[in-house]
Amino acid sequence: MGCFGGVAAVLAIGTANPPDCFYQADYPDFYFRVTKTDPNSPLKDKFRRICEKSGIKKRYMHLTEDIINENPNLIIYKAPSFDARQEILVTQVPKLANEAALKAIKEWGQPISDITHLIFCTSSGIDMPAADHKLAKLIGLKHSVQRFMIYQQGCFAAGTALRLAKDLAENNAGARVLAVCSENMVGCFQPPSETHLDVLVGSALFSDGAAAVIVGANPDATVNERPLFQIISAKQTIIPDSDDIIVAKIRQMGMAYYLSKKLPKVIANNIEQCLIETFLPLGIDDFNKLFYVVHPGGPAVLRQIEEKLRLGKDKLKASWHVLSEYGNMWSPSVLFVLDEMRKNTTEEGKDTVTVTAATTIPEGLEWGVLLAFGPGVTVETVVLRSFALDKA
Ligand SMILES: CC(=O)CC(=O)SCCNC(=O)CCNC(=O)[C@H](O)C(C)(C)COP(=O)(O)OP(=O)(O)OC[C@H]1O[C@@H](n2cnc3c(N)ncnc32)[C@H](O)[C@@H]1OP(=O)(O)O
Repeated sequence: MGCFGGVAAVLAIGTANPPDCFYQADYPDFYFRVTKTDPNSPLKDKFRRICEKSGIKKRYMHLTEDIINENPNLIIYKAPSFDARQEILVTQVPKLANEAALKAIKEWGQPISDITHLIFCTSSGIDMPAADHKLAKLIGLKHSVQRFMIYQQGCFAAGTALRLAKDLAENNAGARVLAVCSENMVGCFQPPSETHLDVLVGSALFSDGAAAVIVGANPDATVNERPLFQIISAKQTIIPDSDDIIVAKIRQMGMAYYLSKKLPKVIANNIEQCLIETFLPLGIDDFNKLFYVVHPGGPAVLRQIEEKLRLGKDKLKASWHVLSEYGNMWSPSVLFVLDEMRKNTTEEGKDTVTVTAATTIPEGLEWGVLLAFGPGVTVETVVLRSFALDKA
């Protein structure tokens, strides 16, 4: 399967969501009804305002009214409910991961036995053997697959997974890495609370999803392996003095999360430095010359990044689209954006890119960046190169 020493590339992408779709316009009524909260409370107006400003049209979630009714402690703030949440998460998180992984494997088109490494990321539930072990069994991966479980890293975990996948693919001849992120909001669902307003923000933004990629170096054209994006470099940074900006505590009440109002500014104010450190050595100082795959954390985060980097209109189009159609799914979100980016380029490419140039070049741009951020505040900066056919 190819020689040793090539640059790792994403070879396929798959995504999945639970079947139940929640329209944002209806969600305030749903949320206050199922949590049995006073519909005349001023909290409901505040929640409606947040939903209206969320940039989200619809989201998908496993947590239905029936499940809430079966687990009454889920709607009592601070009531012990950890066991009930765990029971759901340890089954549903690998299940959705399996759906996404099978789609990625189908697109990749190679035998499942060719997968040598598995990376699994989730912040939804925790168990032993872990979700990676369950997923390996569901897919039918060989027993010698080399597994890595990345728990509780929040929304930046897909960047961590790509960073690790790159190292594995470039340093193990013939490696084919399946990296999967899967999240389910049963772990953090809380009723509205006067004393914990962060819950209103999360309840308006968060949703379930899973995404999988296959990563490998030296794609084998003889079996139709096709690189989508090369992973040129990947690095992680902690933003100084930002420990309290995104915090999540696993407690008997499930996950209690805290989102500072400073979050969008703290991220935006530090992104430019990450880009300067990453791209100046590559000779790129005009950040409008990059394509962007940014975690859709919330509309204020995307807006502030656009402003701070002085990005042209539509540079973050793929992130805004994923936010609108799926919400903030934590770790898989940024891989949904990557999937959206390559779908756009394939479609737009029909009109704008000639056959001899790459059909996967987004906006006709060769260099791009994937930015994922989460607790820490931690930023993962992954440099991507769109793959021209003539580079194959
Ligand atoms: C999980 C991970 O690891 C990584 C993550 O992705 S964490 C999630 C990251 N995202 C966020 O924290 C959300 C960032 N914020 C936003 O996108 C937007 O501010 C928002 C959608 C919440 C509101 O939109 P906006 O355009 O800023 O409207 P704005 O009028 O300022 O705020 C609406 C209301 O939300 C409230 N609000 C905003 N941020 C808040 C916060 N962090 N906590 C509590 N309330 C908040 C405001 O006080 C305001 O309340 P009133 O209407 O009563 O005045």
